[in-house]
Amino acid sequence: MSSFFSVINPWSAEKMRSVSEYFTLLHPDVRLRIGVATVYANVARKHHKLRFDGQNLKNSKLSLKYKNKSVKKYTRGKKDEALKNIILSISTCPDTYKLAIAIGSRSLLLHLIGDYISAIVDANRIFELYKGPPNLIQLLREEKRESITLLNKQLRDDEHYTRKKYLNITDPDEFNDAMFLSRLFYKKMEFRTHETKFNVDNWLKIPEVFYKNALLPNATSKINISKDEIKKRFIKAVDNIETGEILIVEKPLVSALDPDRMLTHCSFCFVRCTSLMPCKLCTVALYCSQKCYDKALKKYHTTECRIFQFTEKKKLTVVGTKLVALRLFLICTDNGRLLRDLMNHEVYGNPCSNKDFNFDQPFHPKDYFNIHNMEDNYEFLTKKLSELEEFAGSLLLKFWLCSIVNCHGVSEFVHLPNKLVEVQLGVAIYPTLRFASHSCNQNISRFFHKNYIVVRSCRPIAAGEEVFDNYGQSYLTKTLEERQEHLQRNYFFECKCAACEENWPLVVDLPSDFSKAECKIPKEQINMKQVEEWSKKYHKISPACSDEALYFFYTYITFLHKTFRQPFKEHALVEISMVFSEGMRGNYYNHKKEILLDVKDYVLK
Ligand SMILES: C[S@@+](CC[C@H](N)C(=O)[O-])C[C@H]1O[C@@H](n2cnc3c(N)ncnc32)[C@H](O)[C@@H]1O
Repeated sequence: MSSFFSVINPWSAEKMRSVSEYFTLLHPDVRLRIGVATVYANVARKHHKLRFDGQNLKNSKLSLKYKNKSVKKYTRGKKDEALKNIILSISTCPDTYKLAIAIGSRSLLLHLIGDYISAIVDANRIFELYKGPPNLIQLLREEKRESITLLNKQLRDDEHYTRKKYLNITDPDEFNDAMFLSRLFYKKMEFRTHETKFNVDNWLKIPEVFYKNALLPNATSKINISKDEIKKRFIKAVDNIETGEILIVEKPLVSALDPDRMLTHCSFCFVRCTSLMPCKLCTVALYCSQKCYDKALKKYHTTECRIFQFTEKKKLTVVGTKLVALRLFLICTDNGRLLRDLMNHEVYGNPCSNKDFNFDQPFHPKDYFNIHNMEDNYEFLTKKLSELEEFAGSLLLKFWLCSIVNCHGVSEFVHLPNKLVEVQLGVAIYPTLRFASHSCNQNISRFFHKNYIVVRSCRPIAAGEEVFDNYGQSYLTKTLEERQEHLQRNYFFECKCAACEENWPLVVDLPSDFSKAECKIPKEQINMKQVEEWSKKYHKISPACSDEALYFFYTYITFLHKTFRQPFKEHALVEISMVFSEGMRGNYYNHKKEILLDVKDYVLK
């Protein structure tokens, strides 16, 4: 521990009389991170000598217990519990033969509960990946045939499934896509009462940036990265941006699924999936397909597995931003292999060295530069380090600080029988969006496709204006004091947006009378009749998420912003409807209640 403390010494110098005194004052979270860093330092030291037989985190007895529990739950009619337990049995199973039986059992269970695509995915896995007993294989062949017949019928019955492409698919990975699609459109969408036209393709495709940026590959050419003394780097509009324009579309540099989503979503791409496959070595990660498993292994999971073995024994949970930090570390060091090279690097050998981007050159989202230069808000890791584990510890610590400052929450929309909820799935760092500063009255909206992010303008942004994200502190729902306190504590800045400087009221208290609204143009130029008509139309159609409704929201918001000053209730309400509508179009998941694992949690919220 003592060698590790030398890493934090420069930071604590003014604040503490002795390291131990300071340590007792640390927030438990901070202590944990120091623990994780120390653990990693140990792992780094032993990395090449570490013996790992691949079975340590699996447990035969536990797996069998979950399997029996699954059967019991199913016979009592508790399908969701049955499914949860069979997935737990699969993730803890050490033996490939028994694993084949567990996956085969899940296939039969999925068939019984009507999730045919997932049932076929599992059956295919038994035929191709895991070799189970011949009688199980025979049973699965019959079940697969029946699943295909029933699935085709199900798809034919559904008005959205006229496309042959998703019928009679045999490849497991292709099936995973189809599975996602079929779930999206499984039932009719009752809440879409105002829809006139529905275009499946628009809903499924990840939108693209229209005006390609030659320097920022994931962004529109209408923005760039600028710099100033206070905020350092930030995003600026260099051209006029209309409401609803796509500004950024990108996949995460790195992401971490919440532990309570592990049994329902892919650890790598965050897709919701009932036929998850286990990692061969650990019980912590499950994947929707071999492709995602391979990508995770290549990026970080090869070494992460060994670290989980270590941290589990020490009862340390590495989740959220800490897991993001660990994964950044593993990505940058190629699963730890390049650690020594990195340590000896002229610039990056010091985690706090500050070589910045040249924004006149194309920006490469995957470049190590992009990771190393993330804002961390601490400048205490300036000491030149001499030992590999100290270096590993400080690098890990640096990335953890970066993760806190740069992570975005990732979510999906879930349609429950009578309501729609947004569910948090995990956290991720997005290489371009992470440059955006905060405003309590942000001018962009974010939504997700799996863990891809799509960023749009939510009002007109003029050339020269800054593009503002929101770090979870909107003036609509939080008071000035709450916002300032949160931003200061977590991001170390004082927000100077108009909502803060003028102390705007919360959404419930916003003024709503058009005749008293402050105008941006001479009053006599405003067609108040038109305003009334649009306002009426808005209140009649919202909530809605058809192309027409969204287009109307965009038009109306543009009009409101060009005509009336904020703060005003109509701006806020229409913006909320627009964001909801975009989110719904972007990532819609409709549950069949009986196969939803954690439906009760959502209903209670
Ligand atoms: C996600 S980073 C944004 C990009 C960062 N400015 C950079 O240079 O990489 C978040 C950090 O940016 C700074 N920041 C963000 N919004 C700000 C604001 N409105 N005023 C001052 N600083 C801000 C704070 O230091 C914050 O911790």
